[in-house]
Amino acid sequence: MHSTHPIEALKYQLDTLSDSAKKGFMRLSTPCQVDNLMGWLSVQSVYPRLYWKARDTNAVECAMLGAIKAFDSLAALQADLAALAEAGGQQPNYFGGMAFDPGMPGWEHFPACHFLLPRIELKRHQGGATLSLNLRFDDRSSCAEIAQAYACLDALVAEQPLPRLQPLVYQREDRPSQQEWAAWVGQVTNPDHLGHTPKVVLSRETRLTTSETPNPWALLSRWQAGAADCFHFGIQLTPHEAFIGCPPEQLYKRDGRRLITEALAGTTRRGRDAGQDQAFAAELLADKKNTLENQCVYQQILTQLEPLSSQVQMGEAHIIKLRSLQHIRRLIHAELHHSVTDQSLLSSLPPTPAVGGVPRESALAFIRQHERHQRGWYSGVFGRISHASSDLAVTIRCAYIDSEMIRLYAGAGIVAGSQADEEWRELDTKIADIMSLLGMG
Ligand SMILES: C=C(O[C@H]1C=CC=C(C(=O)O)[C@@H]1O)C(=O)O
Ligand SMILES: [Mg+2]
Repeated sequence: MHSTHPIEALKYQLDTLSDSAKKGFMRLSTPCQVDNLMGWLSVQSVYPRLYWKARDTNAVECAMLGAIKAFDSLAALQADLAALAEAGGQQPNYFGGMAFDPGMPGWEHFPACHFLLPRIELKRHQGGATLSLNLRFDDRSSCAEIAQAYACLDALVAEQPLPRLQPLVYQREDRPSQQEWAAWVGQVTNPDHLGHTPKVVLSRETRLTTSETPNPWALLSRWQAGAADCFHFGIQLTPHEAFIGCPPEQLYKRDGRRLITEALAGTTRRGRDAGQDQAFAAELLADKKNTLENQCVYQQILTQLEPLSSQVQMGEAHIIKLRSLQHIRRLIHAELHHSVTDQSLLSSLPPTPAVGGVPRESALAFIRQHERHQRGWYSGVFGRISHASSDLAVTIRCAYIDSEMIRLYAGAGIVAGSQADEEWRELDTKIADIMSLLGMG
């Protein structure tokens, strides 16, 4: 990015703000040029650093820096959003996420719920790129706010090319081991257990210990290039930790009162050629175990949406094809009741049975009792929330990277008919994309 021009333009707008404009939330924007948003993000010294691109074709790509305000509860976030909406004027986007299980200890610097209103937003859309400076005047002195905004603009540096990814030399350790996994699958598929808990999504943490972990933005940039029909996200709350991923699963997308969600569960590999690929897809759609995995998800989503919405409609089961995998998906549309907020949706929908199980509480009890790795934000939520619309992904197909280790996560829905070794192979296929990137120069 040519940093001087747009930054000077924003400073000028800041200098010439009238006192009467200094209220509520305000976004100052200027066009700019940028080559690679992650190359820009990766060289900044301001934290937190966030990246978000929704799954839709032509989705706006967003890189965010700094936080004007942060929220560690959905209630606090919703209160802020409602207060600004009530006041009228420009409305902000909040970005952030949630852990899989707020009732369990998570990753050290990742609160159970954390959304923020960023100080800087760099967006790339079809027409070009825009650099924005966000300001907030209602709950602080305007002098202090302007001084902080200036300091943040002064700290911005010009984009640089991302470092090359080097082939990684690492030691791999899976938690649980394949043997423990087989024992858990045996317990979940025991008819007595299935009688009260038809589905549990069990997960594995794959730890890759290495002398130097890769630049997370260089990794995400390569990963997203092969993950077209996925969400792309990254978050660094502190300098030495990053959580990145390319999830294919939408928690929900809300446009006003209109809601779209989906049941994504049931998995097979891609074929060697088009014929085999189609054969695998047809087998998947006809397969009893995989159909049951998907059915558990949509039934629970439909039940949860019932008190929140009207005109709930579900589409046909179809296949989505990713780089290494195919999944069964059903889209669900609903019209939300007027009282329903993002807080209500986020208190009700996650964790969906694509990552938790059915019934939720007994599946969670099994997971809490058996899984010894911390899921943290894996199989949680990440995305964007605003008054007008929201877009959130379920954080699967992700990596948590610190200075010593890359942790990869994968889960598989265990239902009647699940075989331990097949489900173990499904875990490996789910991390195949990122493993191939780590093995490449
Ligand atoms: C829990 C994960 O995937 C879920 C989403 C799609 C298919 C799934 C399955 O077939 O088991 C899982 O429910 C994961 O990738 O970590
Ligand atoms: Mg499965």
